[in-house]
Amino acid sequence: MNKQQLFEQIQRKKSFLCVGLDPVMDKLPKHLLKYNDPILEFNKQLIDATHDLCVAYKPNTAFYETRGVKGWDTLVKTWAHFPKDVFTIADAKRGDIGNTSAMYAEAFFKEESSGMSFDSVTVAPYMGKDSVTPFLTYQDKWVILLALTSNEGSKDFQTKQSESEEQKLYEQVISTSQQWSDSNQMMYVVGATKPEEFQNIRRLAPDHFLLVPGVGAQGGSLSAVCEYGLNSECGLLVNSARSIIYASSGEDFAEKAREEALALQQEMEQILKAANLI
Ligand SMILES: O=C(O)c1cc(=O)[nH]c(=O)n1[C@@H]1O[C@H](COP(=O)(O)O)[C@@H](O)[C@H]1O
Repeated sequence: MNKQQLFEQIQRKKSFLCVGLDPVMDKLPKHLLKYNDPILEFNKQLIDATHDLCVAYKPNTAFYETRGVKGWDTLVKTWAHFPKDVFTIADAKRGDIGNTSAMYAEAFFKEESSGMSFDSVTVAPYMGKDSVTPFLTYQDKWVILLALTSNEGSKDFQTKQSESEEQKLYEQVISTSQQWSDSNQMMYVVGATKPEEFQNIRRLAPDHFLLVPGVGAQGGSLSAVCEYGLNSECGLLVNSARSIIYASSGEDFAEKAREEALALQQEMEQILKAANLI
């Protein structure tokens, strides 16, 4: 999906919600345990209940890899269940020397090889240009580069600035990576827990989409993110996982997940209207 198509989906659905699919076996509703693949059933019912309210899904691969071959199979089958009109994010946080990154890119982008073709993959910038560019060789596929993450440890490196540098490390990531590709193929991860940084980030990357996790369980505020985060094509994908997928642990889990997603979608609709984007 390209940038214009993504913005069209946002306008059509009046939503910039990304639902995180991070399933843990112990937290699944008990009635799903009778299925051959309970996590796949969980994901399918969540997708069926929310796909008209969100524009993206983001399975974090850790939640699948932990179950070995079975988990990877669940990920492939979950990918196959995504409707065609949603933007899909493999949250794998990859990045390695060039020839290895090329294999990671093939794993997430090339259906003939792996059975999956996500629209995007999250990539760590630490190893630099040649670790990122192999992901950029696929048309209409995106790199979502970690810039300023939502966790406490983001201050250990990302907000550090050495005396000889004009920018903090995360600012350098945003500035330097714009030499590798543009806003048609690259997004940045910026945590919702850092709303005070959005004005600065928009100064560095006015046109890019930002993937913003941290609304919901991590306490980030949607309105605070949008104050400076929105741009003329919306420019935001706001992710929420636990607050939606675990809204209920009973038989009504999909219904309750829909209610949570609907509440966020309705707030997003108001924000998009106020910004004259719909
Ligand atoms: O890349 C991410 O999606 C990500 C970056 C970040 O800075 N913080 C962050 O929580 N995430 C992911 O967002 C998901 C957490 O969503 P919640 O359950 O809503 O907190 C997990 O998959 C995290 O790996």
